[in-house]
Amino acid sequence: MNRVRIKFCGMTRSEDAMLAARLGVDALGFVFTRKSRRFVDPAAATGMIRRLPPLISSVALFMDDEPAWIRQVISMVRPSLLQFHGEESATDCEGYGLPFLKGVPMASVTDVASYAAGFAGAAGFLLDAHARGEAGGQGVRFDWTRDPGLDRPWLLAGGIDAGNVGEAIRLLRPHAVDVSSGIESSPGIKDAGRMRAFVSAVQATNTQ
Ligand SMILES: O=C(O)c1ccccc1N[C@@H]1O[C@H](COP(=O)(O)O)[C@@H](O)[C@H]1O
Repeated sequence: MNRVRIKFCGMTRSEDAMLAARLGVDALGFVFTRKSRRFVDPAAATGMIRRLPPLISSVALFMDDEPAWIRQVISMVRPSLLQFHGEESATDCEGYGLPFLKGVPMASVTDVASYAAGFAGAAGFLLDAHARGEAGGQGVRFDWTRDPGLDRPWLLAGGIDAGNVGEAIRLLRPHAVDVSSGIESSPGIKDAGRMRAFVSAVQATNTQ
């Protein structure tokens, strides 16, 4: 069975990013929408990313942001992937020439496969619990008995932590898990013990 990948999102401190790298996390998310409590300045994110060892993906998260801002962040940060978490169209998402993930607001989307079909160019999808127009990163989960019915890579997000990620993986078998609140002491401030526990819990499912 494939190893479930891990993305830590909402990184704002270099020491957290470096610990994530040592723990073997696959991707780090940096939130560049000012709607978020985890907004990080692009110059600070660039510094964090430059210190990372090779082969860790950096993901730049936006939510209905101005194209000029997105282009400015891309030229400074040079992320591996973009993540769009708002009402962006497929054309919007494809306009930057980078692979992208599209967030799926599970509280508003009943047919996930149809939603995904509208984004043929997406590298993958990020299923999060919130409704359309709401920010993610709220620590809220959706109904994990819902089968998304996707035949493309997708990440499970929303309300996962070390205590429940094992159950989530067994039920849904996502390509990756994406966590923010569940490894924090406060928004944007990651907790070393919670990061370690989360990675251990995911790794335990990879041997089952
Ligand atoms: O994290 C945020 O502040 C955020 C803001 C706007 C859109 C998306 C956001 N976060 C994404 O939501 C998931 C789930 O977060 P949580 O674990 O429930 O707190 C997070 O990983 C981001 O991809």
